[in-house]
Amino acid sequence: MTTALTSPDAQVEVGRAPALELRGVHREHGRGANRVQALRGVDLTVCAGELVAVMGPSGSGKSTLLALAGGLDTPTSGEVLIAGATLSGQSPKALAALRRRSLGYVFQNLNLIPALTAVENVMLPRELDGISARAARREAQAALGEVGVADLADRFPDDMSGGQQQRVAIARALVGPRGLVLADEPTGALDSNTGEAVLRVLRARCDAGSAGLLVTHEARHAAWADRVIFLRDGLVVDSTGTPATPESLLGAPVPVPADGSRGGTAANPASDGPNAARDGAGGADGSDGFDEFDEFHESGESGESGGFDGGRR
Ligand SMILES: Nc1ncnc2c1ncn2[C@@H]1O[C@H](COP(=O)(O)OP(=O)(O)OP(=O)(O)O)[C@@H](O)[C@H]1O
Repeated sequence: MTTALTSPDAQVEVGRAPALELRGVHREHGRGANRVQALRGVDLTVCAGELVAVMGPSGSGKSTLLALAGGLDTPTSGEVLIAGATLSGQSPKALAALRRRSLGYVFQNLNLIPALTAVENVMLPRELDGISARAARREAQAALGEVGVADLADRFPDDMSGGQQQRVAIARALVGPRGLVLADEPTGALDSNTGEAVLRVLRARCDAGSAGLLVTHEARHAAWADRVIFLRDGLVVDSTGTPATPESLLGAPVPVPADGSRGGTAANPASDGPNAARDGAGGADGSDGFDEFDEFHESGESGESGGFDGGRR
């Protein structure tokens, strides 16, 4: 697969410079009895060339983390830096320019523009970057090819299936030299083969020098990442480049912030101890939130997937 996404034109200089930094990030929503501490002091650095997966039970703060990383939301306290530039205090215009220049974002809702064809949707960020329409079209066409929908370039979103629209949205996030790609469940509407193909594209993009942050519920998707961080109740409870096990995580105490707060609400209760996830405090969806770890554990024992770093290349 050789297209604009991995061509020298589209490459970001490979190195280990931090593309994204979160420093002591807290995010509270609501007030009084409705106050929710979605994130409670998260530190995270994602370097150029690195793909980091974020996992955790429903309500643990994954989407909040991604929105803050993309400058779509503002921390209650703490700092977010993209390519070394702090987002706090930037004017909306400067923030928009930084986002446009540096970021590709695959949203859970795809946000394709219905009045534009697939190729026009993908061209848009590059035209906003200021490159010629002809060059933008060439890159967009290549990006669509990379995710397997080159033949749909002239279709409008309403004339495509959900999975096809999702691939167009991914092409739009990856087109051009984005230093940081943020993806929130990017494979949700795709069959498993297409989902894997999309992750391969994301992986290739990171190998070419971009940084990636991928929210996923699926262990086999996280297996494409260099590193996985696991959130629970707004805290990073584990960060690993090797397969985690339920035992290793449940045996580790959940860090408590300096103010001693535990976060959560009645709807999203805070866990009360290392076994709380098994006791049912983990997910609003009724799951214990540790299915992912069971999968890791099984795949590590069977050796079939090769764990986090063995299953992808
Ligand atoms: N705008 C908001 N107003 C109030 N509470 C919010 C808001 N956004 C998120 N929350 C709360 O913050 C917590 C974290 O939510 P978030 O969506 O980040 O979790 P998540 O891990 O992405 O969940 P899911 O896997 O279900 O998408 C939840 O308790 C959620 O209800």
